[in-house]
Amino acid sequence: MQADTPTTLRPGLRPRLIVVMGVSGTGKTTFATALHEALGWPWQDADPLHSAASRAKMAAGIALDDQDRAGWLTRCHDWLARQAARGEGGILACSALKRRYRDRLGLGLPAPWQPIIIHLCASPAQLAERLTQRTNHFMPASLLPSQLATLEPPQPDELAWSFDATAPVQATLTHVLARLAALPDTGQAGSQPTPQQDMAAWDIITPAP
Ligand SMILES: Nc1ncnc2c1ncn2[C@@H]1O[C@H](COP(=O)(O)OP(=O)(O)O)[C@@H](O)[C@H]1O
Ligand SMILES: O=C(O)[C@H](O)[C@@H](O)[C@H](O)[C@H](O)COP(=O)(O)O
Repeated sequence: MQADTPTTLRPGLRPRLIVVMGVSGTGKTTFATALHEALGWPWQDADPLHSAASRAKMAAGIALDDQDRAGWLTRCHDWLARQAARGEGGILACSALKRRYRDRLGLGLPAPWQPIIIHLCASPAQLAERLTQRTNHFMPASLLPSQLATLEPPQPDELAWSFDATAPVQATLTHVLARLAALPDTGQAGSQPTPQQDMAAWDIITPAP
């Protein structure tokens, strides 16, 4: 989609790393693409970074475990690290279901490049409906319960914003761009944005359409 983003927001935004997280079907790919189109920062879907064996496992309806995800998280981390080293910023659409997975993604990155987490949330019923309708994807709807059971939502000390994944993409995009513009500049080494900014970790933002 082509995002209708006020161009005035872009010059003030220094490149950052963003991880769009959530269980299958929350709209990570959709939203990461929209962010990429609005900001111009490169984006990467984490799905192709899974091993062929992991993709086959999920396609067969078997949930991944920590061991399956270890190499994948390393590849996701390495993509983020590369984008930081290039100074380009980057947007990663990655389920990042557990706290330690998200910590792995940011491991060793300098403070100004610690990823901002955008967590997309929806009810199990809404997600089940979406996944049942999505036909061109290896991930079966039958894995939704295990995804939800594995999910550890962001905690207060994480730099994370949670959004209602059923809000229109454009509304969430506008909200996220405004939040990014309001972040303190963390260009100097040692300074870091405040986790959660002005909200509790469990607050879910529902942007007005
Ligand atoms: N904000 C939204 N409102 C309605 N449908 C959406 C929204 N975001 C994504 N979708 C739809 O939900 C389905 C899953 O989206 P997708 O981006 O593939 O999710 P994920 O990458 O998290 O699995 C797709 O059919 C997509 O078009
Ligand atoms: O760690 C996992 O179990 C996977 O990353 C999983 O969370 C992800 O959902 C699938 O890769 C399907 O991809 P979509 O999230 O795009 O449906």
